[in-house]
Amino acid sequence: MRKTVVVIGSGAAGLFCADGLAARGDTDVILLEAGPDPGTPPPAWMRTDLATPGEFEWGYVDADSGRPLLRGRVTGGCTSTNSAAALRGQPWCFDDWGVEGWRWDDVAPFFRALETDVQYGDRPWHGDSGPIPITRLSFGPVDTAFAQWAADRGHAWVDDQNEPGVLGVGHWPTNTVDGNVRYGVHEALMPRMRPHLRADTTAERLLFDGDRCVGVLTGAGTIRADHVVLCAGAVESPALLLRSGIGPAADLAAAGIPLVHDAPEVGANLQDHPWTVLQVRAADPAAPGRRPVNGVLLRYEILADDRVEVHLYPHQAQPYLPGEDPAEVFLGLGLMRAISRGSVRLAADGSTEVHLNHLGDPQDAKAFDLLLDDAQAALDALGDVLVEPEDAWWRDRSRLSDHLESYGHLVGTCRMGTDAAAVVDPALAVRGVTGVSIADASIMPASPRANTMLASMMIGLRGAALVPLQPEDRHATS
Ligand SMILES: Cc1cc2nc3c(=O)[nH]c(=O)nc-3n(C[C@H](O)[C@H](O)[C@H](O)COP(=O)(O)OP(=O)(O)OC[C@H]3O[C@@H](n4cnc5c(N)ncnc54)[C@H](O)[C@@H]3O)c2cc1C
Repeated sequence: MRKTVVVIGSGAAGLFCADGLAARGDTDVILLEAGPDPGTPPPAWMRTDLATPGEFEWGYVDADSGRPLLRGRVTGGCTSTNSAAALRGQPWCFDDWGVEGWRWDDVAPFFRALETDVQYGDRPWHGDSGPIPITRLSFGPVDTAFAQWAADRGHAWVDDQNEPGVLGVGHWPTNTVDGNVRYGVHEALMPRMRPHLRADTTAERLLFDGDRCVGVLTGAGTIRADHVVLCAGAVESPALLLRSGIGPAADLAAAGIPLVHDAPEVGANLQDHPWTVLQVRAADPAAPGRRPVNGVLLRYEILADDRVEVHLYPHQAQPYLPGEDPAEVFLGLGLMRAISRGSVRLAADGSTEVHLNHLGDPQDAKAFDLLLDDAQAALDALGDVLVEPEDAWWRDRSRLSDHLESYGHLVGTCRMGTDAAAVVDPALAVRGVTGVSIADASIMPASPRANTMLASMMIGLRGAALVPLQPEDRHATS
């Protein structure tokens, strides 16, 4: 008998998961997306970085700092609003998860399957026939000067930043085509997934008969389902579980939500990569020209004992936002291995509250301080290329908290593991109930030391094969 599976969320993971489930052939797949479908071909804003109109955002803020927290609310999710940096984590990121079946050797085939690497598709660690194109963009003068500075500091030159285990300076890998046009899951998979899509349809909560999930309540009514897969991302997947009665019992009682299953870690363990930008100017406004986004990336371990990896790179807005000053450049700084943990909770009014807790741990604060030292050293050495403003905030470190932002890499809020406290088991089944899986960034036990889109796609692709659809399949209970 055919089964109905509802996939909630059409982002990096959701589109790969829904596509894989539909390909299994024995299943009717319904793909719910809270945001709109801008269509094919995508509109101009969707083809470029930094240009997302506000109506395609969820409008979250970090509850602690009050700063905006960008999350795409549109087909493609955050991949339709992000910077198209297509970097994998290091092998040890996945090995350190310590979850059987999710070590690097297990997940590497899925990273290969999702991509076509334009330059290095013939190398054994790459794919040459997947739906996401990966390419490296050419250097402009600022990139070249920055790469030379990094080499002078002793950093290795890296041809392919996605070669397992490499560290050093080299071209950013990007999921772009035609020089600098974003090509993510919307572009790659929406054309064939459109018949399954219900756009502008927000899942409000899951419906249960005892401990079995039987469907989804949406703003447009109830959808019955044999199985539901949450791919709503690291903020909305835990929020949906909480609204559905799966979460810390005391919190749910306080919010007046009937308990389905006491799961203390739902919404806990939030990780992100703290990020800031140093706003400088190109000494020669013509120098950066129409340089593509993120031409050069330096990644290295700033606290080697703990493999605390960081990103340092110049970035330029002008090619993507035609109205911007072409001389405007920033230096991006990302802490790619943070210890601090935040959370996703329900506020008293039932809305979703995100606490990032960036640099909450002293080790993270120390690493970021060292990173600012290195960024300052770069600016000092590149003075004939990049000009600092007179009132550069980063010369007074006490001002960092006003400039600390999210790199956009939220993960961990529905942690996968084999222990009883884990929210999902290694087959992605939500523990303590049946009929619900999660396949998105929220299941990562720890963030990879890289931008998180490719890892999220990997989870979606992998999840499609793991979701149990046979009548006798019973998900693990606690
Ligand atoms: C500003 C920004 C820049 C970034 N830049 C990069 C980058 O350059 N490179 C990189 O690798 N990573 C980047 N990331 C991170 C990357 O995009 C995410 O890690 C990845 O998209 C997460 O995938 P996901 O499927 O878990 O969630 P998403 O891609 O966020 O998808 C979740 C989807 O679910 C939908 N949804 C949520 N709740 C509901 C609901 N209740 N009902 C129906 N639908 C719902 C959302 O609207 C969304 O479409 C960036 C993120 C941001 C925010």
